[in-house]
Amino acid sequence: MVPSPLKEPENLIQIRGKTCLEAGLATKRDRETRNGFMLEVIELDIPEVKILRPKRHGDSRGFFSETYNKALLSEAGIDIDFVQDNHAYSAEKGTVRGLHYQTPPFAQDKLVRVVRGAILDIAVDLRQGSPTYGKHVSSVISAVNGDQILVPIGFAHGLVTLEAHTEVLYKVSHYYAPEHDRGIVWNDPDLDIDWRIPEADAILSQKDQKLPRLADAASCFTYPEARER
Ligand SMILES: Cc1cn([C@H]2C[C@H](O)[C@@H](COP(=O)(O)OP(=O)(O)O[C@H]3O[C@@H](C)C(=O)[C@@H](O)[C@H]3O)O2)c(=O)[nH]c1=O
Repeated sequence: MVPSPLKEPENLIQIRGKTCLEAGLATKRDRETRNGFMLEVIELDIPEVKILRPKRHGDSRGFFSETYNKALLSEAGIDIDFVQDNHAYSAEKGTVRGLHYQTPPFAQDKLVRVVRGAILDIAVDLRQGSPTYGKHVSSVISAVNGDQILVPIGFAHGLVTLEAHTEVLYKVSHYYAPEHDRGIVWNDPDLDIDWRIPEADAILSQKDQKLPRLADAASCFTYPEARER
């Protein structure tokens, strides 16, 4: 079934913060768009983590959407040089991937979207000195709502699939560097993340089951400047 472009995003009430318009950041191209925004940018409770909501042009066939437009992101103050696209398919509902990050100088910004199914996406603040260190934000990202989540350098990233046969696409700003691949265990009690599934139902890779708790992980990001390039 083609997702309806007219349906309200499922996670609207979870999203807090200001849209570009409310923040007075509406761009020239935003204003020129007859039917509203080409791209809405919404800050979550940790404002460096953002929801990007590209416009869906609906018609009788379905919809058309620019899922990535470098100039529009730049106008919204997001200047990231993405170098790799990833595609992850999860067969089962309750598949947990995370919480992952790469250490500097291979740290990655991630721009995540879903083309089939749905996920709860999680970003954990790893920046030493940050007022929200160890805290997290989450948002439902789905094929239906078309939202994207920007998880910047300095955050661990994880997700749980809310439906079977979920496909996640994401852009990253640095190449995969397995020797710099790190993680925090998904169910670290200090993080207190509501994954929306019973712990016993979670499906994890062997690697992810053995990750350390945040308190035992070496810190490698500082606040406010987490990025290294
Ligand atoms: C992440 C990655 C993995 N791989 C390989 C390594 C391995 O053989 C296989 C599966 O890797 P992983 O188990 O690490 O895949 P996965 O658990 O899906 O890891 C991903 O999780 C999400 C939450 C992220 O944020 C990503 O950055 C990434 O860490 O794919 C690449 O070739 N390139 C890549 O960029």
